[in-house]
Amino acid sequence: MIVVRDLRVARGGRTVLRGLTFEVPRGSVVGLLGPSGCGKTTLMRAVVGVQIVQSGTVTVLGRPAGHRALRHRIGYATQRPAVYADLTVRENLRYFAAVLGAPRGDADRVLDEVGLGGARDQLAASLSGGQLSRASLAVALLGRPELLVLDEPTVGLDPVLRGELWELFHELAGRGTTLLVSSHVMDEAARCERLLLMREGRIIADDTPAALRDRTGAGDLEQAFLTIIERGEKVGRP
Ligand SMILES: Nc1ncnc2c1ncn2[C@@H]1O[C@H](COP(=O)(O)OP(=O)(O)OP(=O)(O)O)[C@@H](O)[C@H]1O
Repeated sequence: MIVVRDLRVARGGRTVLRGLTFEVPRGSVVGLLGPSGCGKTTLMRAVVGVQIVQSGTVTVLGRPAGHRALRHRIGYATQRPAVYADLTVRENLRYFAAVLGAPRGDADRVLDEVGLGGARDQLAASLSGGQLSRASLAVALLGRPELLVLDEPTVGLDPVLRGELWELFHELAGRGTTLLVSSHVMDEAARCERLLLMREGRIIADDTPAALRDRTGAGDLEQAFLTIIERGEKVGRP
């Protein structure tokens, strides 16, 4: 689904991504984890094709990232709410469905999927932070994209809602959707099939949660990541 080779990106004169190489298989939930500022959002922007890159290649579904043929095949939810404050939740979704060429009925489907059905007639301006991020997620789900790139979709949500959203992610993956999901919450890492651990613009681990725990002998993923950082090694696929 995604093939990245030696990707380098500079932002504001600083090198932010320092030669990343990895692949994301189709139909999987891949977690992108790392401390604030390590480059997760920049990498997601490169995958979606809205980031100017210095060198390297990003290929999505066999085409260069940003290719217009990919536009309807990728859903992207940024950390910032992507809805209009003066429209209701449903009006927003209907508007974006029309822009994307998605069926009109898709608006209600995606609102139910993210658990916002009860707030559909509320103005977006009156939503809580967690509801707003779910509204953005709903926009990303319109048109049933093959790849979902979700930047910290569960920030500000209580554990029950977070659990429900992760169930939805796995349900989507079960139907063949590929998900690249960033987080800096370690308990979410365990819910991913594969993990990409980033630090300072590099991928320092690329493996399954179980393999990362085995390799480091750590009881949990948080400890596994700390061990990898201490060893200063790169584990997983090259
Ligand atoms: N528009 C910009 N101009 C200059 N530098 C930027 C810009 N956007 C991000 N950066 C820098 O690029 C680096 C990586 O930022 P990025 O947003 O990709 O990190 P992140 O891992 O997603 O962080 P967070 O988890 O806090 O969202 C940071 O050092 C940040 O300060």
